[in-house]
Amino acid sequence: MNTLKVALLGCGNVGSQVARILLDDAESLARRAGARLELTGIAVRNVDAPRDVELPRALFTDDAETLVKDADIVIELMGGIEPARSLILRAIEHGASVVSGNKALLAADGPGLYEKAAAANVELYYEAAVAGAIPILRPIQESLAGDRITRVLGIVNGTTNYILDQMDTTGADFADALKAAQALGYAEADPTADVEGLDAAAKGTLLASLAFHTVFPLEAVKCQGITGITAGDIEAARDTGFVIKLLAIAEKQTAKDGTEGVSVRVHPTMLPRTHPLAAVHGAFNAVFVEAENAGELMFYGQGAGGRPTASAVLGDAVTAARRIVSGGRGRTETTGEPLAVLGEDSILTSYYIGIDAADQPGVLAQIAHVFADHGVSIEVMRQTMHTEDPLSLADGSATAELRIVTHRGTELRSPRQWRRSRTWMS
Ligand SMILES: NC(=O)C1=CN([C@@H]2O[C@H](COP(=O)(O)OP(=O)(O)OC[C@H]3O[C@@H](n4cnc5c(N)ncnc54)[C@H](O)[C@@H]3O)[C@@H](O)[C@H]2O)C=CC1
Ligand SMILES: N[C@@H](CC=O)C(=O)O
Ligand code: NA
Repeated sequence: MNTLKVALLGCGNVGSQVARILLDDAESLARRAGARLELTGIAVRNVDAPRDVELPRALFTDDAETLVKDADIVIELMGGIEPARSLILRAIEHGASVVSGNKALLAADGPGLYEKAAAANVELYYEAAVAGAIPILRPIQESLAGDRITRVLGIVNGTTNYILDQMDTTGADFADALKAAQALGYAEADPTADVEGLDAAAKGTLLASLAFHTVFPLEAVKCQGITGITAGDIEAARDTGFVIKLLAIAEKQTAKDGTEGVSVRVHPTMLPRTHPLAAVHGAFNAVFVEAENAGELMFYGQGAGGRPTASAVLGDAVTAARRIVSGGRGRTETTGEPLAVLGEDSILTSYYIGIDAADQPGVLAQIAHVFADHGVSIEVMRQTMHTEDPLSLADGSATAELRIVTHRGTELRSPRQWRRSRTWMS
Protein backbone atom coordinates (compact mmCIF):
# COMPACT_ATOMS: atom_id res chain seq x y z
CA MET A 1 0.00 0.00 0.00
CA ASN A 2 1.19 3.52 -0.87
CA THR A 3 2.03 6.01 1.84
CA LEU A 4 0.98 9.66 1.48
CA LYS A 5 2.72 12.31 3.57
CA VAL A 6 0.34 14.60 5.44
CA ALA A 7 1.51 17.94 6.85
CA LEU A 8 -0.69 19.65 9.42
CA LEU A 9 -0.57 23.43 9.87
CA GLY A 10 -1.99 24.46 13.25
CA CYS A 11 -2.77 22.43 16.36
CA GLY A 12 -5.58 24.30 18.07
CA ASN A 13 -9.17 23.20 18.67
CA VAL A 14 -9.53 21.53 15.28
CA GLY A 15 -5.91 20.70 14.36
CA SER A 16 -5.29 18.75 17.59
CA GLN A 17 -8.36 16.57 16.93
CA VAL A 18 -7.30 15.99 13.32
CA ALA A 19 -3.83 14.87 14.52
CA ARG A 20 -5.39 12.57 17.11
CA ILE A 21 -7.66 10.88 14.54
CA LEU A 22 -4.81 10.54 11.98
CA LEU A 23 -2.72 8.75 14.62
CA ASP A 24 -5.39 6.71 16.44
CA ASP A 25 -7.37 5.68 13.38
CA ALA A 26 -4.43 5.15 10.98
CA GLU A 27 -5.32 1.56 10.02
CA SER A 28 -8.95 2.14 9.12
CA LEU A 29 -8.18 5.47 7.40
CA ALA A 30 -5.62 3.66 5.24
CA ARG A 31 -8.21 1.08 4.21
CA ARG A 32 -10.73 3.80 3.33
CA ALA A 33 -8.23 6.04 1.53
CA GLY A 34 -6.36 3.29 -0.31
CA ALA A 35 -3.07 4.68 1.06
CA ARG A 36 -1.47 5.20 4.46
CA LEU A 37 -1.87 8.78 5.67
CA GLU A 38 1.42 9.42 7.47
CA LEU A 39 1.38 12.54 9.65
CA THR A 40 4.87 13.92 8.98
CA GLY A 41 4.71 17.06 11.11
CA ILE A 42 2.55 19.68 12.81
CA ALA A 43 3.49 23.34 12.36
CA VAL A 44 2.73 25.57 15.34
CA ARG A 45 3.92 28.90 16.70
CA ASN A 46 5.35 27.45 19.89
CA VAL A 47 6.41 23.78 19.91
CA ASP A 48 6.51 23.70 23.72
CA ALA A 49 3.04 25.15 24.36
CA PRO A 50 0.83 22.94 26.57
CA ARG A 51 -1.90 21.09 24.60
CA ASP A 52 -5.22 19.49 25.53
CA VAL A 53 -4.54 16.46 23.32
CA GLU A 54 -1.43 14.37 23.96
CA LEU A 55 0.63 14.13 20.76
CA PRO A 56 4.25 13.00 20.14
CA ARG A 57 6.58 15.95 20.79
CA ALA A 58 8.74 14.98 17.79
CA LEU A 59 5.94 15.86 15.37
CA PHE A 60 5.97 19.56 16.26
CA THR A 61 7.88 22.17 14.31
CA ASP A 62 7.83 25.92 13.95
CA ASP A 63 9.12 25.65 10.38
CA ALA A 64 5.89 25.41 8.36
CA GLU A 65 7.66 26.35 5.08
CA THR A 66 9.90 23.27 5.15
CA LEU A 67 7.06 20.99 6.29
CA VAL A 68 4.78 21.79 3.33
CA LYS A 69 7.54 21.27 0.74
CA ASP A 70 7.65 17.54 1.33
CA ALA A 71 3.93 16.73 1.67
CA ASP A 72 1.35 15.03 -0.56
CA ILE A 73 -1.55 16.52 1.41
CA VAL A 74 -1.37 19.74 3.44
CA ILE A 75 -4.09 20.36 6.03
CA GLU A 76 -4.29 24.05 6.91
CA LEU A 77 -5.95 24.75 10.27
CA MET A 78 -4.09 27.86 11.38
CA GLY A 79 -6.77 30.36 10.42
CA GLY A 80 -6.25 33.97 9.29
CA ILE A 81 -5.12 35.23 5.90
CA GLU A 82 -1.33 35.16 6.26
CA PRO A 83 0.79 33.08 6.49
CA ALA A 84 -2.00 30.56 5.70
CA ARG A 85 -2.42 31.84 2.12
CA SER A 86 1.30 31.78 1.28
CA LEU A 87 1.70 28.31 2.79
CA ILE A 88 -1.26 26.96 0.79
CA LEU A 89 0.23 28.45 -2.39
CA ARG A 90 3.60 26.93 -1.52
CA ALA A 91 1.95 23.53 -1.01
CA ILE A 92 0.16 23.78 -4.38
CA GLU A 93 3.43 24.77 -6.12
CA HIS A 94 5.00 21.64 -4.69
CA GLY A 95 2.16 19.48 -6.04
CA ALA A 96 0.34 18.84 -2.77
CA SER A 97 -3.43 18.74 -2.43
CA VAL A 98 -4.81 21.04 0.25
CA VAL A 99 -7.57 20.69 2.83
CA SER A 100 -8.55 23.80 4.79
CA GLY A 101 -11.22 24.99 7.21
CA ASN A 102 -10.31 28.62 6.69
CA LYS A 103 -13.49 30.36 5.53
CA ALA A 104 -12.02 33.82 6.13
CA LEU A 105 -9.26 33.11 3.59
CA LEU A 106 -11.46 31.22 1.10
CA ALA A 107 -14.13 33.92 1.11
CA ALA A 108 -11.48 36.59 0.58
CA ASP A 109 -9.36 34.83 -2.02
CA GLY A 110 -11.03 31.53 -3.02
CA PRO A 111 -11.01 32.00 -6.82
CA GLY A 112 -7.28 32.85 -6.85
CA LEU A 113 -6.50 29.70 -4.88
CA TYR A 114 -8.78 27.39 -6.93
CA GLU A 115 -7.17 28.66 -10.11
CA LYS A 116 -3.70 27.84 -8.81
CA ALA A 117 -4.86 24.39 -7.62
CA ALA A 118 -6.50 23.62 -10.99
CA ALA A 119 -3.40 24.74 -12.89
CA ALA A 120 -1.23 22.47 -10.71
CA ASN A 121 -3.72 19.58 -11.07
CA VAL A 122 -4.21 19.23 -7.31
CA GLU A 123 -7.27 19.44 -5.03
CA LEU A 124 -8.38 22.22 -2.72
CA TYR A 125 -11.15 21.01 -0.40
CA TYR A 126 -12.79 22.94 2.47
CA GLU A 127 -15.90 21.13 3.71
CA ALA A 128 -15.03 22.14 7.30
CA ALA A 129 -15.16 25.83 6.40
CA VAL A 130 -18.97 25.94 6.27
CA ALA A 131 -21.18 24.55 9.04
CA GLY A 132 -18.45 22.41 10.65
CA ALA A 133 -19.28 18.71 10.56
CA ILE A 134 -22.33 19.07 8.31
CA PRO A 135 -21.69 17.80 4.78
CA ILE A 136 -23.02 20.80 2.83
CA LEU A 137 -20.46 21.85 0.22
CA ARG A 138 -20.04 18.41 -1.34
CA PRO A 139 -23.86 17.90 -1.64
CA ILE A 140 -24.13 21.34 -3.29
CA GLN A 141 -21.21 20.74 -5.65
CA GLU A 142 -21.88 17.10 -6.48
CA SER A 143 -25.32 15.79 -5.53
CA LEU A 144 -27.14 18.95 -6.70
CA ALA A 145 -24.92 19.61 -9.73
CA GLY A 146 -27.81 18.68 -12.04
CA ASP A 147 -30.35 20.98 -10.41
CA ARG A 148 -30.79 24.75 -10.15
CA ILE A 149 -30.44 26.01 -6.59
CA THR A 150 -32.54 29.09 -5.89
CA ARG A 151 -31.93 29.76 -2.20
CA VAL A 152 -29.62 28.66 0.62
CA LEU A 153 -30.38 29.88 4.11
CA GLY A 154 -29.73 28.88 7.66
CA ILE A 155 -27.81 29.07 10.89
CA VAL A 156 -24.14 28.78 9.97
CA ASN A 157 -22.36 30.14 13.03
CA GLY A 158 -22.19 27.95 16.13
CA THR A 159 -20.88 30.61 18.51
CA THR A 160 -23.70 33.08 17.94
CA ASN A 161 -26.33 30.34 17.98
CA TYR A 162 -24.90 29.14 21.28
CA ILE A 163 -24.95 32.68 22.73
CA LEU A 164 -28.51 33.47 21.58
CA ASP A 165 -29.72 30.06 22.77
CA GLN A 166 -28.13 30.51 26.21
CA MET A 167 -29.63 34.01 26.53
CA ASP A 168 -33.03 32.63 25.53
CA THR A 169 -33.13 29.39 27.53
CA THR A 170 -31.08 30.16 30.66
CA GLY A 171 -31.18 33.95 30.79
CA ALA A 172 -27.34 34.00 30.56
CA ASP A 173 -25.80 37.34 29.81
CA PHE A 174 -24.07 37.96 26.46
CA ALA A 175 -20.50 38.20 27.81
CA ASP A 176 -20.76 34.99 29.89
CA ALA A 177 -22.29 33.04 27.01
CA LEU A 178 -19.47 34.22 24.70
CA LYS A 179 -16.83 33.14 27.25
CA ALA A 180 -18.43 29.69 27.43
CA ALA A 181 -18.49 29.41 23.61
CA GLN A 182 -14.76 30.27 23.55
CA ALA A 183 -13.97 27.69 26.23
CA LEU A 184 -15.85 25.03 24.25
CA GLY A 185 -13.71 25.73 21.16
CA TYR A 186 -16.53 27.16 19.02
CA ALA A 187 -15.31 30.74 18.59
CA GLU A 188 -12.76 32.12 16.15
CA ALA A 189 -9.36 33.24 17.52
CA ASP A 190 -10.85 36.76 17.39
CA PRO A 191 -14.51 36.25 18.35
CA THR A 192 -15.44 39.60 16.79
CA ALA A 193 -15.70 37.63 13.54
CA ASP A 194 -18.45 35.52 15.12
CA VAL A 195 -20.47 38.11 17.02
CA GLU A 196 -20.35 40.77 14.28
CA GLY A 197 -21.59 38.26 11.69
CA LEU A 198 -18.38 38.28 9.62
CA ASP A 199 -17.81 34.53 9.95
CA ALA A 200 -21.39 33.86 8.79
CA ALA A 201 -20.86 36.37 5.95
CA ALA A 202 -17.75 34.47 4.79
CA LYS A 203 -19.75 31.21 4.86
CA GLY A 204 -22.62 32.92 2.99
CA THR A 205 -20.14 34.00 0.31
CA LEU A 206 -18.85 30.44 -0.10
CA LEU A 207 -22.36 28.96 -0.19
CA ALA A 208 -23.59 31.52 -2.75
CA SER A 209 -20.55 31.08 -4.99
CA LEU A 210 -20.89 27.28 -5.06
CA ALA A 211 -24.70 27.12 -5.18
CA PHE A 212 -25.05 29.68 -7.97
CA HIS A 213 -21.80 28.88 -9.87
CA THR A 214 -20.60 32.45 -9.60
CA VAL A 215 -18.10 34.52 -7.64
CA PHE A 216 -19.85 36.42 -4.88
CA PRO A 217 -17.58 39.05 -3.27
CA LEU A 218 -17.41 39.08 0.53
CA GLU A 219 -17.68 42.89 0.59
CA ALA A 220 -21.13 42.68 -1.03
CA VAL A 221 -22.68 40.75 1.89
CA LYS A 222 -25.09 42.88 3.87
CA CYS A 223 -24.04 41.97 7.37
CA GLN A 224 -25.32 42.66 10.88
CA GLY A 225 -24.16 40.69 13.92
CA ILE A 226 -25.69 40.07 17.34
CA THR A 227 -23.83 42.58 19.52
CA GLY A 228 -26.83 44.94 19.56
CA ILE A 229 -29.23 42.29 20.85
CA THR A 230 -30.30 42.84 24.43
CA ALA A 231 -31.91 40.60 27.01
CA GLY A 232 -35.00 42.81 26.46
CA ASP A 233 -35.09 41.94 22.75
CA ILE A 234 -34.87 38.22 23.55
CA GLU A 235 -37.63 38.55 26.12
CA ALA A 236 -39.86 40.58 23.80
CA ALA A 237 -39.37 37.95 21.08
CA ARG A 238 -40.22 35.16 23.54
CA ASP A 239 -43.35 36.98 24.78
CA THR A 240 -44.67 37.15 21.23
CA GLY A 241 -43.87 33.52 20.33
CA PHE A 242 -40.61 34.24 18.48
CA VAL A 243 -36.96 33.36 18.90
CA ILE A 244 -33.99 35.37 17.60
CA LYS A 245 -31.50 33.52 15.36
CA LEU A 246 -28.60 34.80 13.28
CA LEU A 247 -29.32 33.71 9.71
CA ALA A 248 -27.28 33.79 6.52
CA ILE A 249 -29.47 34.02 3.42
CA ALA A 250 -28.19 33.64 -0.15
CA GLU A 251 -30.79 34.05 -2.89
CA LYS A 252 -30.91 34.03 -6.65
CA GLN A 253 -33.31 36.78 -7.67
CA THR A 254 -34.45 38.85 -10.58
CA ALA A 255 -34.05 42.57 -9.97
CA LYS A 256 -36.71 45.12 -10.91
CA ASP A 257 -34.89 45.81 -14.19
CA GLY A 258 -34.94 42.08 -15.09
CA THR A 259 -31.28 41.41 -14.24
CA GLU A 260 -30.70 37.96 -12.78
CA GLY A 261 -28.45 38.18 -9.75
CA VAL A 262 -27.58 37.02 -6.27
CA SER A 263 -27.89 38.67 -2.85
CA VAL A 264 -26.33 37.49 0.39
CA ARG A 265 -27.25 38.85 3.79
CA VAL A 266 -26.56 38.00 7.42
CA HIS A 267 -28.68 39.40 10.22
CA PRO A 268 -30.50 38.48 13.42
CA THR A 269 -33.98 37.25 12.51
CA MET A 270 -37.17 36.75 14.52
CA LEU A 271 -38.46 33.25 13.82
CA PRO A 272 -41.77 31.81 15.04
CA ARG A 273 -41.02 29.18 17.71
CA THR A 274 -42.73 26.60 15.52
CA HIS A 275 -40.19 27.16 12.68
CA PRO A 276 -37.73 24.22 12.25
CA LEU A 277 -34.75 26.57 12.70
CA ALA A 278 -36.11 27.64 16.10
CA ALA A 279 -35.34 24.10 17.32
CA VAL A 280 -31.63 24.42 16.46
CA HIS A 281 -29.96 24.77 19.85
CA GLY A 282 -26.42 25.26 21.19
CA ALA A 283 -23.64 25.28 18.60
CA PHE A 284 -25.69 23.25 16.14
CA ASN A 285 -26.17 24.61 12.61
CA ALA A 286 -28.90 23.95 10.06
CA VAL A 287 -28.94 24.87 6.40
CA PHE A 288 -31.93 24.82 4.04
CA VAL A 289 -31.26 24.45 0.34
CA GLU A 290 -34.05 25.11 -2.14
CA ALA A 291 -33.63 23.80 -5.67
CA GLU A 292 -35.98 23.88 -8.64
CA ASN A 293 -36.38 20.11 -8.93
CA ALA A 294 -35.27 18.75 -5.55
CA GLY A 295 -37.46 21.20 -3.66
CA GLU A 296 -36.49 21.85 -0.02
CA LEU A 297 -33.59 20.06 1.65
CA MET A 298 -32.41 20.52 5.22
CA PHE A 299 -28.92 19.76 6.56
CA TYR A 300 -28.42 19.68 10.34
CA GLY A 301 -25.56 18.93 12.71
CA GLN A 302 -22.71 20.28 14.81
CA GLY A 303 -21.48 23.50 13.23
CA ALA A 304 -18.46 24.13 15.45
CA GLY A 305 -16.07 22.47 17.88
CA GLY A 306 -12.83 20.55 17.46
CA ARG A 307 -14.07 16.97 17.07
CA PRO A 308 -17.05 17.59 14.77
CA THR A 309 -15.01 19.90 12.53
CA ALA A 310 -12.16 17.38 12.42
CA SER A 311 -14.64 14.88 10.96
CA ALA A 312 -15.20 17.14 7.93
CA VAL A 313 -11.44 17.73 7.57
CA LEU A 314 -10.69 13.99 7.61
CA GLY A 315 -13.45 13.39 5.05
CA ASP A 316 -11.71 15.82 2.70
CA ALA A 317 -8.28 14.32 3.43
CA VAL A 318 -9.52 10.80 2.59
CA THR A 319 -11.17 12.10 -0.61
CA ALA A 320 -7.97 13.89 -1.63
CA ALA A 321 -5.96 10.72 -0.92
CA ARG A 322 -8.33 8.61 -3.06
CA ARG A 323 -7.85 11.05 -5.94
CA ILE A 324 -4.09 10.86 -5.63
CA VAL A 325 -4.23 7.06 -5.55
CA SER A 326 -6.61 6.76 -8.52
CA GLY A 327 -5.09 9.65 -10.51
CA GLY A 328 -7.02 12.45 -12.20
CA ARG A 329 -8.73 15.46 -10.74
CA GLY A 330 -11.68 15.50 -8.43
CA ARG A 331 -14.48 18.00 -8.43
CA THR A 332 -13.67 21.45 -9.74
CA GLU A 333 -15.15 24.84 -8.96
CA THR A 334 -17.72 25.85 -11.56
CA THR A 335 -17.84 29.59 -11.95
CA GLY A 336 -19.41 29.53 -15.40
CA GLU A 337 -22.36 31.85 -14.76
CA PRO A 338 -21.20 35.26 -13.59
CA LEU A 339 -24.30 36.75 -11.95
CA ALA A 340 -24.96 40.33 -10.90
CA VAL A 341 -24.54 41.19 -7.23
CA LEU A 342 -27.92 42.44 -6.01
CA GLY A 343 -28.10 44.96 -3.20
CA GLU A 344 -30.51 46.11 -0.53
CA ASP A 345 -33.21 47.24 -2.94
CA SER A 346 -33.78 43.62 -3.97
CA ILE A 347 -34.19 42.27 -0.46
CA LEU A 348 -37.83 42.18 0.59
CA THR A 349 -38.44 41.44 4.26
CA SER A 350 -40.14 42.84 7.36
CA TYR A 351 -38.08 44.58 10.04
CA TYR A 352 -38.12 44.63 13.84
CA ILE A 353 -37.12 47.91 15.50
CA GLY A 354 -36.62 48.49 19.24
CA ILE A 355 -36.80 52.09 20.52
CA ASP A 356 -36.34 53.47 24.05
CA ALA A 357 -38.56 56.54 24.20
CA ALA A 358 -39.64 59.05 26.84
CA ASP A 359 -43.09 58.15 28.14
CA GLN A 360 -44.65 61.50 27.34
CA PRO A 361 -47.68 62.61 25.39
CA GLY A 362 -47.03 62.96 21.68
CA VAL A 363 -43.96 60.69 21.51
CA LEU A 364 -45.81 57.81 19.89
CA ALA A 365 -47.32 60.17 17.33
CA GLN A 366 -43.88 61.59 16.50
CA ILE A 367 -42.43 58.10 15.94
CA ALA A 368 -45.41 57.02 13.83
CA HIS A 369 -44.95 60.22 11.81
CA VAL A 370 -41.29 59.41 11.05
CA PHE A 371 -42.28 55.94 9.81
CA ALA A 372 -45.08 57.37 7.66
CA ASP A 373 -42.77 60.06 6.33
CA HIS A 374 -40.38 57.40 5.07
CA GLY A 375 -43.11 55.25 3.54
CA VAL A 376 -42.68 52.45 6.10
CA SER A 377 -45.84 50.63 7.07
CA ILE A 378 -46.11 49.36 10.68
CA GLU A 379 -47.65 45.94 11.25
CA VAL A 380 -47.26 45.57 15.05
CA MET A 381 -46.34 48.08 17.78
CA ARG A 382 -45.94 47.09 21.46
CA GLN A 383 -45.07 49.36 24.37
CA THR A 384 -43.50 48.19 27.64
CA MET A 385 -42.90 50.60 30.53
CA HIS A 386 -39.51 50.69 32.28
CA THR A 387 -40.62 50.68 35.89
CA GLU A 388 -37.35 49.96 37.73
CA ASP A 389 -37.50 53.44 39.30
CA PRO A 390 -41.03 54.07 40.64
CA LEU A 391 -40.18 57.73 41.23
CA SER A 392 -39.65 58.24 37.51
CA LEU A 393 -43.36 57.62 36.96
CA ALA A 394 -44.16 60.49 39.27
CA ASP A 395 -41.60 62.98 37.96
CA GLY A 396 -42.41 62.28 34.30
CA SER A 397 -38.92 60.99 33.38
CA ALA A 398 -40.11 57.39 32.81
CA THR A 399 -39.12 55.68 29.59
CA ALA A 400 -40.95 53.11 27.55
CA GLU A 401 -39.61 50.41 25.26
CA LEU A 402 -41.31 50.34 21.88
CA ARG A 403 -41.13 47.19 19.76
CA ILE A 404 -42.16 47.75 16.18
CA VAL A 405 -42.54 45.22 13.37
CA THR A 406 -42.92 46.66 9.87
CA HIS A 407 -44.73 45.21 6.90
CA ARG A 408 -42.48 43.69 4.26
CA GLY A 409 -40.37 46.20 2.38
CA THR A 410 -36.89 46.92 1.13
CA GLU A 411 -34.13 48.55 3.16
CA LEU A 412 -32.84 51.65 1.41
CA ARG A 413 -30.71 54.36 2.89
CA SER A 414 -32.02 57.82 2.13
CA PRO A 415 -35.55 59.07 2.88
CA ARG A 416 -36.03 59.78 -0.83
CA GLN A 417 -35.26 56.15 -1.60
CA TRP A 418 -37.59 54.97 1.16
CA ARG A 419 -40.38 56.90 -0.53
CA ARG A 420 -39.55 55.33 -3.84
CA SER A 421 -39.70 51.92 -2.21
CA ARG A 422 -43.31 52.50 -1.16
CA THR A 423 -44.55 50.35 -4.03
CA TRP A 424 -42.71 47.35 -2.52
CA MET A 425 -44.70 47.48 0.68
CA SER A 426 -47.34 44.86 1.22
N1 LIG B 1 -13.16 25.91 15.97
C1 LIG B 1 -14.14 25.56 15.17
O1 LIG B 1 -15.22 25.14 15.60
C2 LIG B 1 -13.98 25.68 13.70
C3 LIG B 1 -12.87 26.27 13.13
N2 LIG B 1 -12.75 26.36 11.78
C4 LIG B 1 -11.58 26.98 11.18
O2 LIG B 1 -10.46 26.11 11.40
C5 LIG B 1 -9.27 26.88 11.58
C6 LIG B 1 -8.64 26.56 12.93
O3 LIG B 1 -9.57 26.85 13.95
P1 LIG B 1 -9.23 26.54 15.49
O4 LIG B 1 -8.57 25.21 15.59
O5 LIG B 1 -10.47 26.78 16.24
O6 LIG B 1 -8.16 27.68 15.78
P2 LIG B 1 -7.12 27.78 17.01
O7 LIG B 1 -6.86 29.23 17.19
O8 LIG B 1 -7.60 26.97 18.15
O9 LIG B 1 -5.80 27.08 16.44
C7 LIG B 1 -4.96 27.67 15.50
C8 LIG B 1 -3.61 26.94 15.52
O10 LIG B 1 -2.80 27.47 14.48
C9 LIG B 1 -1.53 27.82 15.01
N3 LIG B 1 -1.05 29.00 14.27
C10 LIG B 1 -1.72 30.15 14.06
N4 LIG B 1 -0.95 31.01 13.37
C11 LIG B 1 0.24 30.37 13.16
C12 LIG B 1 1.45 30.72 12.52
N5 LIG B 1 1.60 31.91 11.97
N6 LIG B 1 2.46 29.81 12.47
C13 LIG B 1 2.30 28.59 13.03
N7 LIG B 1 1.17 28.20 13.65
C14 LIG B 1 0.15 29.08 13.73
C15 LIG B 1 -1.78 28.13 16.47
O11 LIG B 1 -0.57 27.97 17.20
C16 LIG B 1 -2.82 27.06 16.80
O12 LIG B 1 -2.17 25.86 17.08
C17 LIG B 1 -9.70 28.35 11.41
O13 LIG B 1 -9.53 28.71 10.07
C18 LIG B 1 -11.17 28.32 11.77
O14 LIG B 1 -11.90 29.35 11.15
C19 LIG B 1 -13.70 25.87 10.92
C20 LIG B 1 -14.81 25.30 11.43
C21 LIG B 1 -15.06 25.15 12.85
N1 LIG C 1 -16.45 30.16 14.91
C1 LIG C 1 -17.19 29.31 14.04
C2 LIG C 1 -16.54 27.98 13.95
C3 LIG C 1 -17.07 27.17 12.85
O1 LIG C 1 -17.07 27.54 11.69
C4 LIG C 1 -18.60 29.13 14.57
O2 LIG C 1 -18.84 29.48 15.72
O3 LIG C 1 -19.45 28.65 13.81
NA1 NA D 1 -19.28 21.39 6.56
